[in-house]
Amino acid sequence: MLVVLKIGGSVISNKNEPYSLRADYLRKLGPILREFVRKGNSLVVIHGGGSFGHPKVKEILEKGSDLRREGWDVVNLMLEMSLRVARELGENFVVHSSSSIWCSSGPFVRPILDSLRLGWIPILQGNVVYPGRVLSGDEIAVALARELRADYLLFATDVDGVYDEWPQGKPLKYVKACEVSAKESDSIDVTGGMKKKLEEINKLPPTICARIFNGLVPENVEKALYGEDVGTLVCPC
Ligand SMILES: Nc1ncnc2c1ncn2[C@@H]1O[C@H](COP(=O)(O)OP(=O)(O)OP(=O)(O)O)[C@@H](O)[C@H]1O
Ligand SMILES: C=C(C)CCOP(=O)(O)O
Repeated sequence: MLVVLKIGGSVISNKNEPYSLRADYLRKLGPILREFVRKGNSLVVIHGGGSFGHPKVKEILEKGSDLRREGWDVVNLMLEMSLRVARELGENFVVHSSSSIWCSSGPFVRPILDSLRLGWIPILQGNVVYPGRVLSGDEIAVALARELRADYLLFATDVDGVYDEWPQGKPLKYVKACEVSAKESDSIDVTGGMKKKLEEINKLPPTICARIFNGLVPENVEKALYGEDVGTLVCPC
């Protein structure tokens, strides 16, 4: 079984407090992910910008600069975030730079496959890529799920799934990506929140669906990894 898991920045950091990593959460999550791989499965983890990437990009744009000039600062910050995430998750996790594997045609997957062959767990991150644009972890997750022919594509985020109406509605069990009108995130966010996730999921081939669920509860991540019904199953239209 090969699973691509995008862990939202809203899960591993507090998006309302700059540069805040949820270390305790990651220490609980590490053994769950490791055990999944120990059982003979393959796992690729992508994390979002959370309270690191999003405020940094906003700061650069608000002072009138742009990511062609100052994107390097975001790249290095996101790699620092990934290294901290990897350290808290523990053994076997290895950081790959999304900026280094992303080509104009999509991801160059060879280095990721090599890590998987060694039984390691690659970590990538939403980041700035050439020629100076923000590449969301959501886009990376969808592209990798397609390229690696993943069995499951999972999005752990800070809400119980896709709501029929945000915020006053309720989470849906199943939805087609083009049949619900999602909005952006309520926190500082430069990539488009749930709306962006659904747009990206809609680019999947018809054979792959994605699951969006509340990853703040580590047990939910475990359930989703083993194919249990948590959150919302989202299929392309
Ligand atoms: N219909 C909807 N259902 C659920 N959440 C929605 C909906 N519309 C908008 N949202 C917002 O989208 C947010 C989730 O997207 P967001 O991009 O913040 O998550 P993430 O991927 O976990 O974080 P990051 O972008 O930092 O990786 C929710 O917290 C909520 O504020
Ligand atoms: C803001 C940056 C640098 C990455 C955004 O990735 P996302 O949080 O997955 O959308």
